[in-house]
Order: sequence, then structure tokens, then C-alpha cells
Amino acid sequence: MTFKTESLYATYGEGMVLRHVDLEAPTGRITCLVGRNGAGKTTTMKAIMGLVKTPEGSIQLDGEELIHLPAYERARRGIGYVPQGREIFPQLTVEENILLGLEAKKGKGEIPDFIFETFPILKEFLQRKGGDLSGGQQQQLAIARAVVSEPKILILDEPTEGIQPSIIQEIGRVITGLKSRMAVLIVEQYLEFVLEIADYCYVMENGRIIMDGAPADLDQEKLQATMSL
Ligand SMILES: Nc1ncnc2c1ncn2[C@@H]1O[C@H](COP(=O)(O)OP(=O)(O)OP(=O)(O)O)[C@@H](O)[C@H]1O
Repeated sequence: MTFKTESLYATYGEGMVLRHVDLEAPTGRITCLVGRNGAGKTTTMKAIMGLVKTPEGSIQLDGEELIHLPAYERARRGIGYVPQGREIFPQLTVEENILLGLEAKKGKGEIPDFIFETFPILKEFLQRKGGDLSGGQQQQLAIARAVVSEPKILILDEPTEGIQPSIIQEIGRVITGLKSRMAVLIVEQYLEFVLEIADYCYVMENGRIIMDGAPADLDQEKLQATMSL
């Protein structure tokens, strides 16, 4: 399975925000999109989800064209999304939060075992209220809810945002554990984390991809300069 965008353009009205964005995210690989504030990363995610206008380009999931489909239909075809700020339901239990992810895709029944294998802490805290979990645990819950219906691609918008450095590694481990099941596309500003977990990186500046490759193959000087300006 592979996900790709080809020559994707996006606009909020006047002026193009994204220009000619080509991305590819196959199963088995953690693909990261990096760039500093305002580079166009969130807009790229929204374009993929169908939340901003995309006058040109192609968005393909497993060879199927999605660009003309509404957002809910793209989700149904297998795009799982964890937005920035992990919106879980604080008053519902961990179990209820996860089950909502199944219901959203019209699935019913039990939480599959792979969820508890991937997120052992959630198994332990199944009956706790979501709001009583730590920030890192809430992030795990938000990811579990997005993957319980087994999407073809999981898209994460800044999964390390607001999470303590000591917990970030745990989030990295969880995400890495999912990549054999689905493609994973992460938008991040925290470069250290990206260089540790990414198999492949795209670097964005002014709404374009300016560089891509495996982390070790990227021009490190150019990368640092792009991120720190
Ligand atoms: N709703 C909007 N209407 C008009 N322009 C917008 C809108 N949202 C973002 N932009 C512009 O689009 C460009 C890209 O923004 P975007 O949020 O995609 O960047 P980003 O790389 O995700 O940054 P951040 O890390 O701050 O989220 C910026 O120049 C921004 O000003």
C-alpha cells in the first residue's frame, strides 16, 4: 500500500499556499514532513484530508484518487488523522474514547488486540477518564482512537507538541510499532525526534518541498538552516 500526492496545490482564497507538492508514504515506513512555522505543513495535512481547496493535483490512496471526495469519504476510505492538540473526550473513559474510533468508521464490537499490544498503558487504564491521563498518555489515546479502525494511513500533526521530553521517546516507540500495519505520515517541527524516528523526510519551505531523502542522506547544514531561520 502506498499513499501519494502528485503536484498538489492548495489555496485559502487569494494566493496559493502549496505549490507542486509531491509526497509518497508507503506502509512500513515513517514518513515525516518538516519545516518551520508557516511553511505549509498543516495546510498539506488539511489538503490531504479535504479541508482546504486543492485546485490542482492528485491524492492517491492505494491507487485510488481521492481529490474529488469530501473529507468524511476520505476518512472512510482509510485516512486516519490525529490533529494537533490531541482532542480526546476528557469525561469519557479510555475504553469509550477508543470505541468512538470504531463507531466513526461504522465498525462495532470489541477493541482489537493489537491496540493493547501497541498501547499497554491504555489497557491498564481502560476505565479511567481520558481527562485524568497525563499528556503523553492522552496522546497515545488519541492515536489509539485513530488507528482502532485500521486506516491505511495514519497522519499525525505535531505529535510531540506539549509533551515532556522524557515521554516523547515512548510516543516514538508507539508510532514505530504501527508502521508495519499502515503508512505513517508525521508533521513535525521537533527535528531531533524526526531524525530519530523517520525513515524518509520531506522538507518544506514556502509551500514547496525543497529537499527529501532518508534522514542520514539529507544535507544537514541546509536542513538546520531551513528549520532555524
Ligand atoms: N485559514 C487561513 N487563511 C489564509 N491563510 C492561511 C490560513 N491558514 C494558514 N495560512 C497561511 O498559509 C501558510 C502556511 O501555513 P501552515 O499553517 O500550513 O504552516 P505550518 O507549516 O503548518 O505552520 P505551523 O507549524 O505554524 O502550523 C502561512 O503563510 C499562513 O499564513
